[in-house]
Amino acid sequence: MPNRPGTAPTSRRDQVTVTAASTKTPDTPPPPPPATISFEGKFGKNPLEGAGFGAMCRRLPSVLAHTARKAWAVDRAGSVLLLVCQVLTGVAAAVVLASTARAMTHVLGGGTVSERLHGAVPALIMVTLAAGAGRVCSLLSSYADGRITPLLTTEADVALVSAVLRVESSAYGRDGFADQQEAAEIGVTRTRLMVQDAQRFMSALIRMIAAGGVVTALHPLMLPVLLLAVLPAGVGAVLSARVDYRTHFLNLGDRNVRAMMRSWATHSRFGDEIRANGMTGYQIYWYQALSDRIDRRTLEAAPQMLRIQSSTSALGGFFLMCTWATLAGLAVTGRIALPVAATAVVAVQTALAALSQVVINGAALFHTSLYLADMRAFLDLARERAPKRGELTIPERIDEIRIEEAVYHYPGKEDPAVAGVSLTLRRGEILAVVGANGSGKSTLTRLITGIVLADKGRVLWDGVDLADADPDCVWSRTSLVPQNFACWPLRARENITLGQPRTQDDEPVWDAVDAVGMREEIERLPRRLDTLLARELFGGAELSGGQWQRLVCGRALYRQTPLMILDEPTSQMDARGEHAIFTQIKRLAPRCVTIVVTHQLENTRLADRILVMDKGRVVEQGTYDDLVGAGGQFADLVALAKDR
Ligand SMILES: Nc1ncnc2c1ncn2[C@@H]1O[C@H](COP(=O)(O)OP(=O)(O)OP(=O)(O)O)[C@@H](O)[C@H]1O
Repeated sequence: MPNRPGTAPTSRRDQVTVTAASTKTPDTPPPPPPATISFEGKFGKNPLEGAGFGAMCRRLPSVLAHTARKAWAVDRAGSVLLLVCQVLTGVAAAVVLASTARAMTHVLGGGTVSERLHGAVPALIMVTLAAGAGRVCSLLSSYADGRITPLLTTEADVALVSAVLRVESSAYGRDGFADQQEAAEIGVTRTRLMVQDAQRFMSALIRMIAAGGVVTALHPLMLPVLLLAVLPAGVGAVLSARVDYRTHFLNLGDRNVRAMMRSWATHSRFGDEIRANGMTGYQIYWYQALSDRIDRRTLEAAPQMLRIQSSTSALGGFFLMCTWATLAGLAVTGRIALPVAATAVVAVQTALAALSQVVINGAALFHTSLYLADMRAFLDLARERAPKRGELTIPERIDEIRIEEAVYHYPGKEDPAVAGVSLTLRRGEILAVVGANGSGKSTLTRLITGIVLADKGRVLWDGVDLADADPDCVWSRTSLVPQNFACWPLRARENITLGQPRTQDDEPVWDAVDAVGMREEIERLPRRLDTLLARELFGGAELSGGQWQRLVCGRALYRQTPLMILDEPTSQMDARGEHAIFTQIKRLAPRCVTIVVTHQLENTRLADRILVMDKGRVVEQGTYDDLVGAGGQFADLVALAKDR
């Protein structure tokens, strides 16, 4: 039984971790179980819903064609090799069977034993050669698969990462986007099975056609009986694939949130927060509880699988008996000669093995195709969500940024984060934005940089509406120090240039390092600018929180763009660091539009204008002295800051 919020967890493991996590008083409530997340029916559609056996079989040709197209695109020589080997494997199988029939005719025919064996030798040599050739072809097929599959997997992986990086930022907030991304991630890992499944299916199909041809040539009644014998196994494999995929579909949401939590919980950066807040027990309990829930769904599917497999195996066994009985009947009633009957036994065995492989690999291919369909659906979604803006370019120098009645709603939110802001910013001006948490300061900066586009109103850079401008061009003209910045596991140099060097030498990089007072620290690193800034990686080094923040400000100074936005840029810095940053902001100000979002009201003194925001609106604006004198919200905040 799943635990409901507010009820005590019931499993033995839950009880152990609950005790470990909360032993303060008998009244302490138990930790709540992880929230239930349902992917199905809400944001995604299970492609198996309503799909019958026939629909699944009809899907196979398109999956094979898709696989062939993809393989051809990444490795033509490998694809040709694979195809040739497949055909040769089938030819070899047919030659083996035909030669076996000829050998049998001699072995079971008239004459002395020596004469009969002698007569059979050429056919037996043919059997050996054809079997050897078949084996070599099969090895070469595996080699071709080994060449194609890594390329296909990488291609799918890169396509997914690029698609996510290229969507409009607002897409991340859309319901179901993260779940569909998780489903697509599984599609990427399944890509490695795509060629293997297709190759095995095709090779079994070709062997089956060869063996089926020989069996039919021996007696036309044998083929339908044979088909009946393997059909139940095919139905069983497809039904099992459906059950398995359904379980996967139900678990998608939970697996997504578990993966997110896992990466946070096990990242060394957050280790202190977890330990010093006594969260270790809860983290383990939470992870275990969510894993148990996922396992429970998986286990629920096991009896269904057993039922499907046992009933289809029993039916298959019954039909197989019928096959052998038919063969025996044909031989006993003299409708086929004894050597033919003996050949038929070998042919039936081969055809049966090939048929089973066809249905099993066909079901596997179908199964893989479900995951690949998820991946394709996500790539389509990402394509739909890619920026569809104009292609206007922005000049390297900007004199004016104008915001006209801009309104922005986050998806799913009732109230706008920015509710009709109009503003004009000029080159050389420093604007400070202040206001309560959640008043819309960061969202306003996102609108100004065009990271999100206004739902209503416009943002114009020197008269160019950002909705009509090429976003890459806009973002090549911006530098942003975000509130929550990433500490990239890259070398110190790339952490400043972000992989976009301005010159061949390091001079501008060192200038940025000097500007934020980090030279001494970088020179002390084992490989100076070449040091990898990731303590977890061998040879890597780590910076303190404030040093990271200085480096991130160094990035913005390095870029030298006509718009510079700093969102709480000095929140972790010591006084010297803060002083260095604001000195640099003032130095660079004449060349650009500068926006500083801050809660440190003293820092707003350097601004030419201060904007006070409340509930998405600008409620006051002016210089520091004007606003303090006006006795409004800003003056209240300044008074509060001094009242310690
Ligand atoms: N990615 C997001 N998705 C949905 N809502 C968001 C998102 N980011 C912000 N919001 C909401 O938009 C509103 C404005 O947030 P914003 O981050 O702009 O405020 P802020 O003034 O910068 O706050 P703070 O001082 O805490 O940084 C808030 O109500 C917030 O909950």
